[in-house]
Amino acid sequence: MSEDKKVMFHEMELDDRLLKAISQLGWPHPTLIQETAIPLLLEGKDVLMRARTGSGKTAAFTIPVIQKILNLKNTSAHQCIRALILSPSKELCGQITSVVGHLTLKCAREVRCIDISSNGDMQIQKSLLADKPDIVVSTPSRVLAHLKANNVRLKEDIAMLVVDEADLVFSFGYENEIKELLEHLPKIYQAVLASATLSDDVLSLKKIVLRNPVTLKLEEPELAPSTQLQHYHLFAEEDDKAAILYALLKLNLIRGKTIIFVRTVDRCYKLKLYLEQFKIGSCVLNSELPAAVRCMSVEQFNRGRYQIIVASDEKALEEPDGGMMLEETGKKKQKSKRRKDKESGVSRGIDFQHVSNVINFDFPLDVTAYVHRAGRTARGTSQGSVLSFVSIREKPLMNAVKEHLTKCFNGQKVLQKYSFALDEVEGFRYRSRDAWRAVTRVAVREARLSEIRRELLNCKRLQGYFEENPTDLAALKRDKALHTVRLQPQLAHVPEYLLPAALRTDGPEPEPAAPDAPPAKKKKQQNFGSVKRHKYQARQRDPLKSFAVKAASASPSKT
Ligand SMILES: Nc1ncnc2c1ncn2[C@@H]1O[C@H](COP(=O)(O)OP(=O)(O)OP(=O)(O)O)[C@@H](O)[C@H]1O
Repeated sequence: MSEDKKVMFHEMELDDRLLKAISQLGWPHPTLIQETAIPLLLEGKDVLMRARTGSGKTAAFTIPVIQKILNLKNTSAHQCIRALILSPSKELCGQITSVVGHLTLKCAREVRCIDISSNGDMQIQKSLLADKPDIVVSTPSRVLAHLKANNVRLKEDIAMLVVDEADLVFSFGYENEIKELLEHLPKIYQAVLASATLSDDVLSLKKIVLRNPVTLKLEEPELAPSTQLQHYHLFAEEDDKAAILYALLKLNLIRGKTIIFVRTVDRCYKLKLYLEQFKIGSCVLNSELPAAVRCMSVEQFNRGRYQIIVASDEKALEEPDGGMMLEETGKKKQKSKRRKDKESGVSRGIDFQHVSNVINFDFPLDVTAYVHRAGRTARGTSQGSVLSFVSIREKPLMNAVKEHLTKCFNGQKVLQKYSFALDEVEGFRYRSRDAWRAVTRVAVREARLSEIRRELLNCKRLQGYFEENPTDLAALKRDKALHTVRLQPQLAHVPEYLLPAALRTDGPEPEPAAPDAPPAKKKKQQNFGSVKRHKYQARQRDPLKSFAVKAASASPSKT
């Protein structure tokens, strides 16, 4: 569809209540995939939609699902489950349910949606299903468990089936569940597959689920264009990575919500404990945390309680829906398949909202992982930056990413070098080294243990056990960490002498700016106190575009 002929939501024959909800979400116009898929789905076509991560696929299928239910309700008063939306993990199911919730804000009585993906009580879910909500969101295994237990029947009424993150369905081991599930559906229904890639798995799923589908493979790069998403890299070894991160955060040169990616679960806690020493708060996200905690971390981050989330995309060893699938089916083979899955990082498909920066503290292990990490920012129509720290050992990985991005964007060199004069912030480096070393392996292990302990204490299922065994509860509560990292309140403050010369109140005049640095506003800056001044300076610039502590020595340069 051409740019000049952009279709607007109000031209799509959508119900007024839906249009009002969309306008409340602040979406000015449909994204490309929405513009293309919504009319086809409203026409009743089966659709396979492939569009890049963050391009708005969830609304591309939920808007027509809601609209079709509203249409059906105009012609029939029969209450039944009309749409089944499947997704491979609880987090993703929760996310879809939340989007449906926002879109049905003005018609919540007419269109009811429930999410049964959690491992909650089957009996409670059975009674919720007996109320015949219009939309059911679930993992394949959970809905199949209800079908097998005769808690629900879908044979007569289902009008739409959606499989989101279709490229993950097989790798999460759901192939047989999907096949079995289809036998519980009516002969005729409309089906949609949504995916960020067109892998072999998606093509196999397409054969099983769709009939005469329209395949929407949008001719767009897999990441947002460079006008929306900027990519930077800087070379640094371990100790320096930590010092640079500390300096960037403390000097407010990184602004807005930030996801910091590391390679392992241990490093998640290491970085969290490191930042904590400077009073920089963060929450963690990794595959070791139970799904409910992961959902809570993402929610707290999305609601703004934390500005920083430290995430590891180390492969999960548990099942995406909390091991339930294996308990139910006992299929060892599927478990090993899941373990080998390359793309099952916990952040995959998660809609972290309003993320301004992704920082690759550890460089991702392959191009696909880079794309998934980068796709957590610049979602929808927002702006974002990716800054990757690259050690010598990681350089070949970076070169592969660089080549890939250049190819994706027709020869445009999108991965730019981000120069940083670490010498200018020597004081930061000195403090950082001590703080980094203070986070010993024992401290990391205890942070992990304390997370598990907290989970046990909060676990509803264990409440009965603790009531019967109060001594165990007391022991668990007493069992405090022995080797925590010693917090030094003075580290939270950045004294004047640590600031780069150009940012000090009594510092020398900045040297002439580099050709591509923004013009300095000298007079205004001289009136600020030091802290206020460097904050002001930081706000003047896009940090990842123009970090210039000492303009001449530290300005970004294109490679
Ligand atoms: N029309 C729109 N205008 C502006 N923002 C939008 C629009 N549609 C969706 N968004 C926003 O874009 C973000 C990404 O949407 P969504 O999660 O549906 O992407 P996705 O394509 O499913 O990504 P992934 O493949 O990673 O799951 C969300 O925060 C959503 O609120």
